[in-house]
Amino acid sequence: MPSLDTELDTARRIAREAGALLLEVYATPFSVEDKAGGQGPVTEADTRANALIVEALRRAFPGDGVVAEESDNSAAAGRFERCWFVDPLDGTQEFVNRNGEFAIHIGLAIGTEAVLGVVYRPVGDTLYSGVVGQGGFVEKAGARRALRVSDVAEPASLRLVVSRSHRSKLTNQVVARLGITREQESGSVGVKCGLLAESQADLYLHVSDKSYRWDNCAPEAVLRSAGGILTDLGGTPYRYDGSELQNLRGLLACNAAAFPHVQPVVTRFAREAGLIT
Ligand SMILES: Nc1ncnc2c1ncn2[C@@H]1O[C@H](COP(=O)(O)O)[C@@H](OP(=O)(O)O)[C@H]1O
Ligand SMILES: [Mg+2]
Repeated sequence: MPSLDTELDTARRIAREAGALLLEVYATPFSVEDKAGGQGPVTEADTRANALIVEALRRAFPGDGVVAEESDNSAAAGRFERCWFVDPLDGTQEFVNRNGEFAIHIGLAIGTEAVLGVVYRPVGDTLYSGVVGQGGFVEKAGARRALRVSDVAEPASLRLVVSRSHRSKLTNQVVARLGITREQESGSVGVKCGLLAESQADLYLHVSDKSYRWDNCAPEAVLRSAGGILTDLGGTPYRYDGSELQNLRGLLACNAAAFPHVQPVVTRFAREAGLIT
């Protein structure tokens, strides 16, 4: 793996700039619209942060592809060896609900793999960043700590984190089968993977076909830099080569120690529910 120091510094700087923009809008009585196709709410914060991040990435890395949630992505993916995946505001529902659980995702994929990720949560000023194989860090209000997932392997001892706004029946079934008793809710795929990467949670399930690669690219890189694993509900890693943008088979994020115990159970329930074949 080549050094990605420039990419990491640039993505971190852009994420902080976009974070300031999100907070500016957050402080106003912004209006909310519904996206076409039942894709949830969208605000001027989503579109303005999208424009800021895409323009800054294109300027810094003109040879790279950029796929972003609020952009027209029909031409971008699949044509570049290196491609950025951007979610300018992950957890828009939480932004609208004003509970602070939203984040900016800037991830870089090389070939088929997510390799670098920045997840920035502006409320609380928490920045997760990492490069797969080279480690990651969390910075909160000036203090910096290395990321490392937990080593809890016993399924009944796992701390689950799930969506605040998109809970599913299948998650309840897995929780009952594994005997999980500790769980917390949080908005944003990136914030949830960040909690795993800093060992504040051990397992995260997203049971729907309604997320996209910009939801998981940066979170996956951060999580893997901390020793964690992110796959579809069948236990297969997603590819970031542009052949598919929608995460049709849900998300399973876990520490490495528990993954072999959890994945077969999750996969069985997901198969029975028809979410995967
Ligand atoms: N009905 C639904 N069920 C599950 N996930 C959904 C959904 N609608 C949207 N999502 C996806 O889940 C992401 C994070 O959700 P959560 O915060 O609940 O974990 C959302 O990101 P965006 O907020 O960027 O659209 C969106 O991609
Ligand atoms: Mg999102």
